[in-house]
Amino acid sequence: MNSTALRTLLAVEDNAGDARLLREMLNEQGGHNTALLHATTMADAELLLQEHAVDIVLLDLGLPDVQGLDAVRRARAAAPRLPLVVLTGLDDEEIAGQALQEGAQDYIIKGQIDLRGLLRALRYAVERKSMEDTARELALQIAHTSRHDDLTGLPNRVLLNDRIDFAISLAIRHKTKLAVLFLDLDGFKHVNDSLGHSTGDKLLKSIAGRLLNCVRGADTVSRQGGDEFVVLLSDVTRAEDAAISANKILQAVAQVHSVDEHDLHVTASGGISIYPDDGDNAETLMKNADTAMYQAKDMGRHTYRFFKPAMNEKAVERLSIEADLRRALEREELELHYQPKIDLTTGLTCGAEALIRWNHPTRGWIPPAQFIPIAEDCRLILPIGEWVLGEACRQAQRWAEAGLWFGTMAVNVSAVQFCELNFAQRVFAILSQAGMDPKRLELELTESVLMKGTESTAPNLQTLRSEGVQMALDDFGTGYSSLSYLERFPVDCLKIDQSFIRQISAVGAKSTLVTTIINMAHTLKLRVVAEGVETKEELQFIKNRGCDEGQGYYFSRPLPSSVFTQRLLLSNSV
Ligand SMILES: Nc1nc2c(ncn2[C@@H]2O[C@H](COP(=O)(O)O[C@H]3[C@@H](O)[C@H](n4cnc5c(=O)[nH]c(N)nc54)O[C@@H]3COP(=O)(O)O)[C@@H](O)[C@H]2O)c(=O)[nH]1
Repeated sequence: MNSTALRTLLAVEDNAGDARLLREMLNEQGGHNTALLHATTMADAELLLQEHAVDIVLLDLGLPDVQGLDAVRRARAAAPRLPLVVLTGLDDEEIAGQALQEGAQDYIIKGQIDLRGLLRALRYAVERKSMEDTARELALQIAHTSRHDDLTGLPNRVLLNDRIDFAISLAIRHKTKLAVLFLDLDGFKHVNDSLGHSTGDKLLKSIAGRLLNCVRGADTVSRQGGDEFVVLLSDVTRAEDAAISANKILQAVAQVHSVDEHDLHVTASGGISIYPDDGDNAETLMKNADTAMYQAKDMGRHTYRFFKPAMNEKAVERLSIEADLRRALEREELELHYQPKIDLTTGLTCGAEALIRWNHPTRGWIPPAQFIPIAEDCRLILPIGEWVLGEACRQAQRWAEAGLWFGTMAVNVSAVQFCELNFAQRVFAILSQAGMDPKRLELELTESVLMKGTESTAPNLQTLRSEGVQMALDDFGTGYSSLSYLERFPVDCLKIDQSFIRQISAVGAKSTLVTTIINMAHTLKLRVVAEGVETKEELQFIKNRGCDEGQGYYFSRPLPSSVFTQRLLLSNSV
């Protein structure tokens, strides 16, 4: 036995003879000095345990003030961290076994014990207690790890679910509400990509700290993983309380974070669901808060939205469109229509813009504005965009081979496609398969493509232009309209967004803007196309300002290929 581990033994024994025997045995120990404290009742023992540092307790189960297993329970309550050995009579062995279940480490049968047996029992009890403590500590650690986030130490998804369930049971009892606030950081990926994961991790920890500072002790801040956090606001009386907390939280997150000598700015978007209005269990409340969060993202980020049932319908609709879109290509439900571009000097067709159309088997024609954003989100835009490019090039080549002049074939390219590393190579492969001259192809990019500005943006642009593919900046005026993009990413053509052309008149802000854009583009030697020309007045206006080309319902709506071919046959025969 390790003497340092056993300096003081407390014997709780009311029988004076047994106590004496014990003292004598311990005195026989020789070199090992174990002090013996002696109590004759449990009450005395409890006092001694408070006043002295005791290493092990030896407990008789038949005390004047407590007997049997109750004695074990009281001793364990008074000294939960100490090893406990029970002293029992021969006929009480069954009780002694039960005492082990109650937390005693060993038992000794009175009258059958000698010094060696006593020392062995004490040593065994100390070792067993230490092993039990280690195992309990380990179990606690495992339980903690499985319910907490490694990085921030916040409760994770598992613990949050339990807390929501518990908060629901309290809300039922107290007839109150609770709110689940789902938070997703805006632009966190950019921090990770540009400054590295270690800085990203520190930012997440800083955000966790901010969130904790914004809530009350009864609330729970949890991390779901990645850049997602969920705050459980328990005991909410009105939905407005949740709105106040959400505002406070969004403002706190948006304050600058000083991380690794960087001043980092990040915002969050949030979705709120309320018990019992938006769900009666953790899963539904989380799902609905998540749906509302996506709505907040759509609304422009750094804001929050309360869940509304209509959002669910929208989410279900979105999922259904996504599932159908996956099959649309192979079922040949997609087709291209072509809208002519008109040279405003000659009045002749100088180009065609390919615009995708989806003829859904049950929903009918679905407009691209409805399914392209979904295709972009789930990256289905990659195979779809490739199909569009291939189909447009094959059509252009058919017209060219038929001797029909159509000018250039314009194809819309989404940011997801253009940011692919091998995009330019894919375009060349498609052109070559179709046998089409690259100079006949124009790719329409929006400013968002240039703004995203990944490593591959400039090389893709340069490679394509170097082979003669023309590049047009679509929807000009709706985004940042920054000239610096045009310097960094040179293009051949600007397309003025249709919102500027609509109901334009000689006076007014629109007129000044459009005139400025046309002049600026000409200074930069760019062609200018006015989109969405619907009336003679609009046409007259842009012609007077020297705009090069026009496109819009005034000239023609987008047409199926066969109708467009008829149009080309007519114009080519003139
Ligand atoms: N990545 C891809 N995006 C595509 C593709 N095909 C279309 N789109 C994009 O979807 C948006 C909506 O397109 P669509 O419904 O086809 O509308 C186009 C025209 O029909 C419409 N238009 C043209 N003239 C007029 C007009 O006089 N009035 C009026 N109200 N609408 C008009 O404008 C759309 C043309 O848009 P743009 O591309 O900006 O020239 C749209 O953003 C498409 O880009 C695809 O294959 N891939």
